[in-house]
Amino acid sequence: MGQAGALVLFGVTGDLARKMLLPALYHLTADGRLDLPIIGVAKTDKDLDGLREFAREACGGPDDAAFEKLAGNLRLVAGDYRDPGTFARLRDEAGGKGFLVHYLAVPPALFAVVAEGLAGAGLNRDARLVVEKPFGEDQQSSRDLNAELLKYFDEDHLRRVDHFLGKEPVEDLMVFRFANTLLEPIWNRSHIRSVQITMAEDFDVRDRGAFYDANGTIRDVVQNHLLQLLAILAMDPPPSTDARAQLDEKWRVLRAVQAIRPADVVRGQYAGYLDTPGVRPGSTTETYVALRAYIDNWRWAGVPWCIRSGKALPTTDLEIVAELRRPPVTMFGADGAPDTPNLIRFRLQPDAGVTFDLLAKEPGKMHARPVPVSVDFTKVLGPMEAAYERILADAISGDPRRFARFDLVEESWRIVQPVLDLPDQPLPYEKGSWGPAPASDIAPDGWHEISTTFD
Ligand SMILES: NC(=O)C1=CN([C@@H]2O[C@H](COP(=O)(O)OP(=O)(O)OC[C@H]3O[C@@H](n4cnc5c(N)ncnc54)[C@H](OP(=O)(O)O)[C@@H]3O)[C@@H](O)[C@H]2O)C=CC1
Ligand SMILES: O=C1O[C@H](COP(=O)(O)O)[C@@H](O)[C@H](O)[C@H]1O
Repeated sequence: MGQAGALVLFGVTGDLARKMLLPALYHLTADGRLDLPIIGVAKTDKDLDGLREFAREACGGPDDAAFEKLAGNLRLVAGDYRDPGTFARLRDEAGGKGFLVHYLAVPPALFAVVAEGLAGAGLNRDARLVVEKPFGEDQQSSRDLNAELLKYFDEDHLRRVDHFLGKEPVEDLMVFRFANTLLEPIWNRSHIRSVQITMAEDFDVRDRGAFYDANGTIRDVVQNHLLQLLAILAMDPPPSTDARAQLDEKWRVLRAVQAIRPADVVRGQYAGYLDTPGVRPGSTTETYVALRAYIDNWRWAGVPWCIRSGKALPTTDLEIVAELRRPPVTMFGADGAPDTPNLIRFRLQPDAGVTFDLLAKEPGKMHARPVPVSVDFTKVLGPMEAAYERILADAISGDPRRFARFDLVEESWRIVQPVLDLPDQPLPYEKGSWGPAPASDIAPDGWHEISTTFD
């Protein structure tokens, strides 16, 4: 697929580079997995020393051989992406370095501009283009963007980042499902009553007001990250581990997901959001969403897949709870109450693992009470790699499996399209709460409490 001779990092002075990409490049260098020229391209008035200092601060101020190696590999081409001169200078800098990986950590409106500039300088030959999210803002604009990028880079040389696909706990879902045989016989509508996916964040939109206000929760995390999780959880077993087989199965299941109906959505906006710099007066952008999706296939027909996510919630957690159907006869309910259902919890963040909520006899009584049976993967198996390290390593090596294929992106936009830009004002909720009260009606009998810790 073309191992890179150099990484060209557009947006090297931006927020994502500072928070994620430069630290990931540092860790890859420290692990001995990265040693190649990294050419930063940005409008910046920094010089190369200034960029190295920026990178050092981004990496937490290290003063070691790994950072010196990374800093020694850094180059800078300063200039505007709308200026062909920038790409001419980039060509001079990149000349003779072999296959190029262009990583676009730039505002999405500039994805096509940069691709065109690269092509204008002949830098789309022997090269791969990696674009950050969001990929479009609805189904049509994603198609337009894709068509624009395909003018300059063919599909084999195009990568669309969804950093959730780089998370080890997300891959754990696939391994847990398909390496263990205990789940498969019950992993269908006959045994599963509902699946609940919660991505909660205890912080608000911080200094990303303008970005967030143009997007909202559905575009920011549901269309991409959370529908990718749904696809991994709901898909049929792929016939092999090759990237294409996995992507094909994910596409098949997304094709079967019904477009979401406005009646199956509750949107919220936390108190104080409208005072955030960059947020439009009277904005109807949601900072919280709870929704219900249905999959029209034999495995999942009639099972609600409930997804909720929001900013300024009580905790930062990513957890999936599959609720099993109750036994047909209640034998051990306390005071005649029905047995609580078995739950399978896939826990992705902050700690990765799995918990089965089983029922056991309450000592001294003849009724059952739920007991958690857990495995903390990090404790048992050791630490996991950071998502952006894997994304960058794959961008450089060319492995496509941790990127979003366009047909999946397109299906995801189709699924959320009817609930983008709903005109009504989202329901207010207090910061630190679990969102607006009517959101509890989205899940059958309300949302299960999420686990938060393994203790
Ligand atoms: N920030 C985040 O937490 C996340 C961001 N993303 C995605 O990553 C991408 C980048 O986001 P982010 O880092 O926040 O954006 P920023 O606005 O912080 O950074 C943009 C970068 O692009 C450069 N740039 C912008 N316009 C031009 C231009 N016309 N010519 C030359 N350089 C230009 C800037 O250079 P200079 O600084 O010199 O102006 C800067 O390096 C986006 O697609 C975003 O959606 C994805 C997930 C999370
Ligand atoms: O893409 C995004 O993801 C982050 C959450 O990612 P994580 O890896 O930190 O869990 C989210 O906060 C942000 O709004 C969104 O743009």
